[in-house]
Amino acid sequence: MRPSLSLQRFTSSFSNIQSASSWFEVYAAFSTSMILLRTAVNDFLPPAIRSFIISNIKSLFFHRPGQFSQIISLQINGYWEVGQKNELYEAVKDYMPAKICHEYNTLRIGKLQGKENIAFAVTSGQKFEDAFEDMKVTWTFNSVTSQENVKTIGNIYGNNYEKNMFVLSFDEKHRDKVLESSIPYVLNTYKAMKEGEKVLKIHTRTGGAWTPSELRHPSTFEKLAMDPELKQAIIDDLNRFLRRKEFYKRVGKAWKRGYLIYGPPGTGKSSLMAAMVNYLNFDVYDLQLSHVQSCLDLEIAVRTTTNRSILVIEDIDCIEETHDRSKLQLISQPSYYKLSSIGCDSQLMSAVRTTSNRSILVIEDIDCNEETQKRSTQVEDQMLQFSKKSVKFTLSGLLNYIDGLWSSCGEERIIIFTTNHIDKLDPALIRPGRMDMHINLSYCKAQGFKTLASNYLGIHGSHDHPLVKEIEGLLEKTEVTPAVVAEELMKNENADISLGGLVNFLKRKKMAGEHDMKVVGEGQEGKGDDLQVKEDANLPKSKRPKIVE
Ligand SMILES: Nc1ncnc2c1ncn2[C@@H]1O[C@H](COP(=O)(O)OP(=O)(O)OP(=O)(O)O)[C@@H](O)[C@H]1O
Repeated sequence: MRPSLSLQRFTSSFSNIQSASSWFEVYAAFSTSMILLRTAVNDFLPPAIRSFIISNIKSLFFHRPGQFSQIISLQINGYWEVGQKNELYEAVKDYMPAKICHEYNTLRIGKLQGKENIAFAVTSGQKFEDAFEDMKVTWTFNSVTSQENVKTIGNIYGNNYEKNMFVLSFDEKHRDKVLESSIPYVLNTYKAMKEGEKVLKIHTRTGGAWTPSELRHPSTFEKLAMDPELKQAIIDDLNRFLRRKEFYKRVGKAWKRGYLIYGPPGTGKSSLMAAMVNYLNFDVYDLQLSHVQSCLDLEIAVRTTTNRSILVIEDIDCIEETHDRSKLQLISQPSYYKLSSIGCDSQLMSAVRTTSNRSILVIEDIDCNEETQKRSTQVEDQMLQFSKKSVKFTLSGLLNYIDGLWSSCGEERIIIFTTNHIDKLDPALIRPGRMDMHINLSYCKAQGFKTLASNYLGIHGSHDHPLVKEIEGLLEKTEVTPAVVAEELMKNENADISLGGLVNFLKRKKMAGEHDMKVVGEGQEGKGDDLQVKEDANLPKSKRPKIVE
């Protein structure tokens, strides 16, 4: 085959350069031209245009379809700064193995305590190609082992955790897309995964810190025996609250909601609370006011709760600070103590110690001698110390944190107060606007009984059992809590026996009620003891005797 014309010319020109000196001349001329060209480019072209031309020439020679032109690497560490976990790291940590667990040969695998599913984790140096729409990115997991890195990173964060990191690499041209859509996508996927597997937690306060434990309360709105309209109103209120993030922002209100649930013991306050918790899927912080040491303690307790949580304060009437002050003064007048002669220091201390709360200490003729004056200062100090111990927190502290402090810390918060005695509470605590919704739970009536009969015996109305109608009639004339009805229904699995027992119980209760009314009419105090049902609503739940038959 004959070579082409151009190739013939090219080879003939090269055949003219025969000696080494000729080769050197060609090289010298080429180098000089290149130096001149470079100087001209540097002198006359602005840097931006220069780098544009260079990057285009580079991509002309080095770009291959499907390969990156310039790689960007984002480093995602476990901690952002000291003690501040990087949520993006957590997200990638869960997102990545979930995506690749079916494709990879090497994965760490385990079962975590309290979790139902098997956990996967990637091993160090592992790469994972991922695709978002039309772009490709690479995730790499690095567990830092070199002594140098361990030293620097470990020293900064003081935690081994930080030695691990993910690196996300992608083509420079995808920079905006990665930051605006891929990373939010990973975060959203992680949130959805967490919601799906979330085990609710109840936090209780011990030793000045919240301690979490698992919360598995079976109560749901469907299982609650209460007025159907009220139930629906609560569900609607919760739904409205959840979807109104933008609304709260627009009107400048903190995204929070307060509920006051009140009613006699056994009407389902705790059950309603648990139903709300399960409905919202929020963690619970159970605050026992009687354990709170001071206003500061209260503030810390509230500040250390998380977003999307419910702060629960049960039996709020059980602490004096929440009581109606006007009523308090009527029932407890302060006591007076008179300290006339002060002997030695220990006498002074024991005298002050043995005074009670809400008392007035009188020291007469304080100016009579120097010693007494000195002692009176000691008395003041002692009193101050003891009063500091006895004053835990004030009602104003409580109200402040409901309105101000609590509002300003975090979002999507709910607070629930419960009480058996709404009449005992300070009006300031229950005035309109303080709590967003007041929920009154009352005795079991026909509608409530329908739910309980369905829950406990699988009976759905009067067509299922002849005694249902009679029971509904009796309930309208007696005051029985859902807790008591539920107890009766649990006594036997046989519906005839169980419902028969409930009928007898309600008849006895009705008769006893009529008898009490008669006795009271004759000027004596009525006795509920005939009923063999004792409910002392004045005692806190823990101290109340169990309802007995
Ligand atoms: N409205 C209700 N619907 C369904 N079950 C209820 C209801 N009220 C009470 N019960 C049953 O009675 C038990 C006690 O109820 P719960 O503790 O919710 O009442 P409470 O009003 O919170 O009582 P307390 O004031 O004594 O704390 C529950 O475990 C539940 O089985």
